Amino acid sequence: MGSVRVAIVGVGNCAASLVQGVEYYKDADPDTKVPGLMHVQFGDYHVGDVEFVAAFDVDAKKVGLDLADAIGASENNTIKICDVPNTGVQVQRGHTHDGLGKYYRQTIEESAEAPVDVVQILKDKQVDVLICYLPVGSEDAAKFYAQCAIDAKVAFVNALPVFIAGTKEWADKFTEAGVPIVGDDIKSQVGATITHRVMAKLFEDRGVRLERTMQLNVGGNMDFKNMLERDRLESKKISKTQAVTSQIPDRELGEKNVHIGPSDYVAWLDDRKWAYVRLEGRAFGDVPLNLEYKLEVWDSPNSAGVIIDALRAAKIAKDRGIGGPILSASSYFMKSPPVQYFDDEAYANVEKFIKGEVER
Ligand SMILES: O=P(O)(O)OC[C@H]1O[C@@H](O)[C@H](O)[C@@H](O)[C@@H]1O
Repeated sequence: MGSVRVAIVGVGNCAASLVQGVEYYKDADPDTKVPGLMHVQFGDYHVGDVEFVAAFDVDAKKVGLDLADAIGASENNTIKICDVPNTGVQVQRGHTHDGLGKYYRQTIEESAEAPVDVVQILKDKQVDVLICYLPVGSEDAAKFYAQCAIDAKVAFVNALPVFIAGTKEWADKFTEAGVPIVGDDIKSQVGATITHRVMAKLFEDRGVRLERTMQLNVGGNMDFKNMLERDRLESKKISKTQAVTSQIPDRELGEKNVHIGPSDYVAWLDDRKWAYVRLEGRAFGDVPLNLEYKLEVWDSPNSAGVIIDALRAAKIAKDRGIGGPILSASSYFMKSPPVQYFDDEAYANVEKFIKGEVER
C-alpha cells in the first residue's frame, strides 16, 4: 500500500522522538512486539512506511535546516534514541498566529522569513497525514493548520490540547470534507494520564469511594516553560481532568476535590517529566485509604510510539475514504476524544478498526 506521507507542524522534542523512533524501528520484524507500538505492522503499514515529507516551524534556528538536524536544534532537549540520516526535507517557515507565548518569545528567535503556503505544500508533497505538535495554548494556530488539512484533503492528527476533533463544529467540518481526524491531546504510553485513569477506575471497581485526587506535573522542556503562562493552560487542564474523571462516571467529586494539571518548570529536568499523583478514598467501613505514586518519564519518547500508531490509523481511514473523527483511534490514543471509553474497550475498538470490523 506504499507509504504514509507525513508532514509535521512544530519541530520540537515530540517531533524529534517521532522521527528518531521511525528510524529506530524501521526494520523491525513485523511479527515481533516492540515497546510503545500496538503493532510493528499496523494494518497495511509497517513503522518503516512512515515517511516524513514536509515540516513547518517558526524558530529561526530550525527553519531552513534538514529535518534530521532541526530535531536537535534550538531548545530541543530530549533523550537521543539514534542518529537520523539526512531526510532531504527542509523545515519550512510556518505560520505563527498565537503559537509563541511569552516564554517562547523570551527564549527563541522567530524566523524573519515569510510564512509559506501550507495548503499548496501539503498538496505538492502529496501528504497523507499532518501531525500537529504546536505548543500548548496555540488555539488559533492549531485551527489554522486544521483548516489547511481540510483544504488540502490531508488527514489530521491533533496532539495538543486544543479541542478540534472533540467539537461539533470542527468534527462536522472534517466529516463534510471527507477528511479523517484523530484527536485531541496525545495520551502517552505509560504517562500521568493513563496511570491516573487506571488507578481512579481501580478504586471504583474495587468499591473504594474516591473522594479527592491530584496530579502535579513538573518538567524541564519548552512545553513546561511555555505553560508557566497560566492563561495558555485552560484547555490543557480541562483535557487532563476529563481524561481521568471520565473513568469514574458514577462518582461526582466536585471541582474542589480534583486538581490535575502542569505544575512547574524545573530546567534541569530537561525533557523528563515527573508526575506526583495522590488519590484519597474511603474503603470498607468508611475507613480512609490513600494511594500516592510518582512517575518519572522522558516526556517526548513516551508519546512518540502512540503517534506512530495514530498516524497509521489516520492513513487507513484516508485509504478507506472515511472522513471526520476516527472514534476508535481517538479514544485509545488521545486524552480528549469525542467519545471516552475505558482503555481496554478503546484498544479492542482500534483492533477492530484495523481489521475493518468497525467503520471508525
Ligand atoms: O503523560 P500524559 O498525561 O499522557 O501526557 C502526554 C502529553 O500531553 C501533552 O498535552 C503534554 O503537553 C505533554 O507534555 C505530555 O507528554
